[in-house]
Amino acid sequence: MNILVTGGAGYIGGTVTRMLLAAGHSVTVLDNLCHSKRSAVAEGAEFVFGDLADRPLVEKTLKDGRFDGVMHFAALIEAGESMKKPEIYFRNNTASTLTLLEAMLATGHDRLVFSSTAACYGEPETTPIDEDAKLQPTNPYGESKLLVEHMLRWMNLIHNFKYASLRYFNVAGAIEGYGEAHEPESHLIPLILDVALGRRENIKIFGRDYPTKDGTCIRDYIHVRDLAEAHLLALEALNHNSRLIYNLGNGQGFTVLEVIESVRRVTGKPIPVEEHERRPGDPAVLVASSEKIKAELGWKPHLAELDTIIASAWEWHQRRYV
Ligand SMILES: NC(=O)c1ccc[n+]([C@@H]2O[C@H](COP(=O)([O-])OP(=O)(O)OC[C@H]3O[C@@H](n4cnc5c(N)ncnc54)[C@H](O)[C@@H]3O)[C@@H](O)[C@H]2O)c1
Ligand SMILES: O=c1ccn([C@@H]2O[C@H](COP(=O)(O)OP(=O)(O)O[C@H]3O[C@H](CO)[C@@H](O)[C@H](O)[C@H]3O)[C@@H](O)[C@H]2O)c(=O)[nH]1
Repeated sequence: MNILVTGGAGYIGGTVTRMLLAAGHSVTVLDNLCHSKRSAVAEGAEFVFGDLADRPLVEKTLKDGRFDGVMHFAALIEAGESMKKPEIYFRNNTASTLTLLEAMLATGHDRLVFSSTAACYGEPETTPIDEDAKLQPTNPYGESKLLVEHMLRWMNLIHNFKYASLRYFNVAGAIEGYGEAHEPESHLIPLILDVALGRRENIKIFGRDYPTKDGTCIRDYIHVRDLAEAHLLALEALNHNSRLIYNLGNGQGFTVLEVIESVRRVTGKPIPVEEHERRPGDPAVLVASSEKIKAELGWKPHLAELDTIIASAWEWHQRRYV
């Protein structure tokens, strides 16, 4: 297949691009490099430097490529930042995605895999969260993605636009030669690994007063390789389904302190911590039920253990600064 990957210079889009290429597909990456580098684009992928908001460029790219599907990763991704600058999230994640959808409709492209998020759920009423849970984001980032889900639903109903919305929980780990290096970094695991490498003094713990077993937030970490595999399955499934919505996580929650403890075990380093106030917008607990995608598409995580996920991130992290 010939696939357009938006945000393909980023962490997850770059991983999926490499896995698509390895499986024999052709990939064009569209990225404005606002949070990544040209050197992160996979060898073997075509690269178009540009912004999703640039309708003529997006339309030309689609016309030239005649793609079998679009995988849409490009977005701003920090829930914490979105509590300070909501407008840039609605502009970049919601409005620019509408531009992409318009360009797809105008050029006869009707298959999209969308990077949605656990942040669409907000503070859950029951755990683990399944796809029918209430959608009540606690931050503008989650809302900016939920608005895209609403647009997609109407595009499907009215234009028979086919889409898979994948609601990722916390993605971590690395494949060979490619891992998490957000620019700048705000994510828990790579920041702790920076402490293990001596590049940061300590890890800040955002909040010790959550209603959890040790007072820190609980998240469900999924290996980026398992997540990437779900994208290939979802795109194929759009051959016989027009609307798919799936959670992607491992169904097990870990507190921030448990993640730090896992990094200590894996790296053998002490990892000093510093306690801070809560980061506004963070839900206390986000744990997925991924039973639906397992039952319907046969998806299965192969790297579900937290220590395994962190070991793969550590393996890559030690080489990334060399
Ligand atoms: N990392 C996670 O744990 C996680 C969890 C849930 C959902 N997601 C979603 O997955 C997707 C990828 O996340 P990631 O961790 O790889 O982030 P990332 O920042 O590494 O990648 C995003 C890429 O999109 C590009 N981009 C942003 N806005 C753009 C625009 N307007 N035009 C063109 N390119 C643009 C950036 O330059 C970057 O290369 C995002 O949509 C994010 O919301 C990520
Ligand atoms: O220096 C840090 C960084 C994070 N945290 C905490 O660690 C947890 C995980 O935080 P982070 O790694 O920043 O991820 P999330 O805020 O949970 O968001 C990620 O996971 C979401 C899905 O759950 C995605 O939608 C987002 O794009 C992605 O950034 C949260 O409780 C944070 O408060 C800290 O205590 N200290």
